[in-house]
Amino acid sequence: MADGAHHEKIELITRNIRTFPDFPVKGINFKDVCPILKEPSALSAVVDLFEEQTKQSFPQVDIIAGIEARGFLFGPLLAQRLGVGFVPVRKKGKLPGPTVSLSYALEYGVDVLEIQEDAVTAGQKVVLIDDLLATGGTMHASCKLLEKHQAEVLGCFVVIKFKDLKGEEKLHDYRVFSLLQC
Ligand SMILES: O=P(O)(O)OC[C@H]1O[C@H](OP(=O)(O)OP(=O)(O)O)[C@H](O)[C@@H]1O
Ligand SMILES: Nc1ncnc2[nH]cnc12
Repeated sequence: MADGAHHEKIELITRNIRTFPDFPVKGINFKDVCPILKEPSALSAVVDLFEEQTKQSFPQVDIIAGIEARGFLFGPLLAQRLGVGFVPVRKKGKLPGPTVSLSYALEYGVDVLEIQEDAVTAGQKVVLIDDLLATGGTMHASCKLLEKHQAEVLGCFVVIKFKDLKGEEKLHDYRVFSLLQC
């Protein structure tokens, strides 16, 4: 993609993200990606840029894994574009059948993530998708969960990365790509 087109897409995405101070608790500057979903050109821009990055860096990808809940908004669209499958990484108790779980720390709280036992097979190459990287706890736990299944994590994609929260440091073993940094 030409630099100009790339820049325009980033601008479009940036214009369609809202910030809500003190949500859901005081001190959190909540980044809301809902406007992206309301604006088809912005949603296409996200998927275009993720698709380009995947094709450039990880053409061997087998599966896209999306992290609940907002990784589900972008992950299936990317998977469909690439012609590969999508699997959900969910909060505890939502997935039927045998699952494997891992607990992790949030920017505000603690939670447990699960994946179905048959979601990936040994050796499959996975790209993980979420809307946002804050402390990196969610993404890190998701990587570890997939590795428990002997899947190989090729990379981690997010729309927004918080630079100050050092999520990328926690993910130093992984290749992280963010469309926007704030
Ligand atoms: O880098 P971290 O500090 O782990 O934070 C990032 C995670 O937090 C948010 O999800 P949240 O846990 O609020 O869940 P939701 O999308 O289901 O509302 C966000 O969508 C990421 O998944
Ligand atoms: N500041 C933030 N905005 C939106 N989602 C988040 N998840 C963790 N921190 C967040």
